[in-house]
Amino acid sequence: MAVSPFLLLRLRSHLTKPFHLFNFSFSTTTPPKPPPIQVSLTDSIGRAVFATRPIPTGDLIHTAEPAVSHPSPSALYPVCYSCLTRLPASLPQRFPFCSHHCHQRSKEYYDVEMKADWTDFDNYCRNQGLKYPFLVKRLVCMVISGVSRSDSLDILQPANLTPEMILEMEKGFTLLRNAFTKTLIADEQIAFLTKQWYIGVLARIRINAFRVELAGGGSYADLLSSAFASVEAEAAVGNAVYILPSFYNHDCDPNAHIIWIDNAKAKLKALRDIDEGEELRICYIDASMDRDARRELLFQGFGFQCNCSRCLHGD
Ligand SMILES: C[S@@+](CC[C@H](N)C(=O)[O-])C[C@H]1O[C@@H](n2cnc3c(N)ncnc32)[C@H](O)[C@@H]1O
Repeated sequence: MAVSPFLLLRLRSHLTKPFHLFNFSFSTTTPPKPPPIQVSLTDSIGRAVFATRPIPTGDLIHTAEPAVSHPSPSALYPVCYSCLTRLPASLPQRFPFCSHHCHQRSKEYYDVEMKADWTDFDNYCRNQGLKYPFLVKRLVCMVISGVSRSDSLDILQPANLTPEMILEMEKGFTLLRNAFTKTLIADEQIAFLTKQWYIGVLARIRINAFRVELAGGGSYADLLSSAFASVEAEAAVGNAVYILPSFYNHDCDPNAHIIWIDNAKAKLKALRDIDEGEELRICYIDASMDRDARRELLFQGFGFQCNCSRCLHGD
């Protein structure tokens, strides 16, 4: 049941600094404490996250930076291209970053994206109501610019795809590939961008993407204006894929949850006291729905029959 050292190594690079309970200043050489969890293989549902010590209610278990993120095409307000934080109204409209830091850390792949004409791809996605291909487009730009690897999402579980889903993905792939081939980007740089790669990435995004909704970014005025906003707009500021949070299984009565305060940096928090060795689970859907609706949504959206105790007990 122990997590493999290989997996741990890969996970470590996706973890951000652990949360410190007290604001004491330690020597800068203090090594960061590892989060109180481990990922292990289960007999029935693949990998899962387990507590390595008791975790009290409300504790921050760990944080995670996205492996890839993208603003929602129909967000209620403009957000940072890089971290999805709300853009201050005072910024020049054509500058899509919230800060110099965000500009610096994403300028390589932003420049790649700006080299191509996205009209056909973006229109296709918008008309079909597709949001995940935007994440693939972003990942392609990150790979071309060298800030990400083409196999960076391979560790995640892929969805089982129907022939109809594959057909739809092929159309998106053609438009994405065309957008790049019309630029001066060298063929070798986009050699990884095959139909098989595109479909494999989308199959992983389909199961593992999170809808990022900021808890701390809104105000009363935002709530009022969103109440009057077009029904097309959505509360989510974007979508993002994370590595470690993707190993959390689902429960209709979860003991952990994932939240976002001001940006796409995810915070995993304990919803109740968790025992050492207990599996940590989050809820993928709206848990207030009735059992049949929940099970239907989990099956259609994620392709599994939920084995949580609420479902098993008919609740
Ligand atoms: C986001 S992944 C979670 C991590 C996954 N177990 C892995 O090994 O990568 C979601 C997948 O985990 C499995 N899973 C998660 N929660 C489950 C549940 N409550 N019942 C059955 N399978 C579940 C399903 O195969 C689902 O498609």
